[in-house]
Amino acid sequence: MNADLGFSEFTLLLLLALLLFSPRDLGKALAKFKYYKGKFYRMKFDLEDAMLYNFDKDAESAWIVEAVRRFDLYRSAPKVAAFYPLAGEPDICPLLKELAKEGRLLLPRTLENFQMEFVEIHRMEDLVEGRFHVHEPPRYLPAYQGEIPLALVPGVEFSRNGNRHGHGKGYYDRFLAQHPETVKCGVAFSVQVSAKPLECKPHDIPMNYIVASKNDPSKEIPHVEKATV
Ligand SMILES: Nc1nc2c(c(=O)[nH]1)N(C=O)[C@@H](CNc1ccc(C(=O)N[C@@H](CCC(=O)O)C(=O)O)cc1)CN2
Ligand SMILES: Nc1ncnc2c1ncn2[C@@H]1O[C@H](COP(=O)(O)OP(=O)(O)OP(=O)(O)O)[C@@H](O)[C@H]1O
Repeated sequence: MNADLGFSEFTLLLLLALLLFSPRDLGKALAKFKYYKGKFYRMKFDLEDAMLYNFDKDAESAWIVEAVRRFDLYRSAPKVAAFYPLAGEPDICPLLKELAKEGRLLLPRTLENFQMEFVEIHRMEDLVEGRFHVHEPPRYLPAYQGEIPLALVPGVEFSRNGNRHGHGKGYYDRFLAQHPETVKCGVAFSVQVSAKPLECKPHDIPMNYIVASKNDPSKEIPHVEKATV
């Protein structure tokens, strides 16, 4: 059966509704509909919120830190480009501290025109608050010019096959496009990683690895996973 409503059917229904109900009743029904629609959307957002935020961030962060520590490339890389975590990102500070101590830590500094550069950091206390409340290297330290064998990459959303969406400014896409030699490892909470590929644009740089637990972090051995693209 074709259930589509054409213009004539819609007019007929409207006339019928006007005959059966007074405009006041119709107004009330419409207000009720809007009320329940609003309620439905609030419920949907609450549910999404619960799904997004109701997990043990500390346990997942600890799992991620352990997974990265076991990653061969992390262990052998003379320099690792990492990130100082924002509120919604896994807390990888234990990694930053050990990398700094070993003289292997690179952290990003944002520039004009959505460009970004990395800087060698030996003391976490040197960091200053930059754009978007990110702790970043101070302007007086020089930009790192050498090779970057491994980058731990933050993001808003990833997929298991390696797609990444960030905060929509293109800092990482621009930077990584200039560093094809760098192995890229997306770092995220499991709720940020989808099994389905994300919709991507030609400039989006895919990740080679993803580190995020798939199931219960307390029951899964920490590991970094190769992206499937
Ligand atoms: N930890 C961390 N460091 C990073 C990044 C990152 O994503 N995470 N960046 C990666 O690029 C660069 C900084 N870029 C950023 C760009 C925008 C926002 C941000 O919060 N922007 C909006 C919110 C946008 C949104 O809805 O997602 C804001 O201004 O409120 C944060 C960082 C370099 N350092
Ligand atoms: N290599 C590039 N060269 C020039 N412009 C680029 C490049 N990569 C991305 N852009 C531009 O940057 C803007 C934001 O890109 P996109 O939405 O993919 O950012 P993102 O990856 O979500 O953010 P971020 O990397 O900052 O976390 C887009 O307008 C895009 O055209």
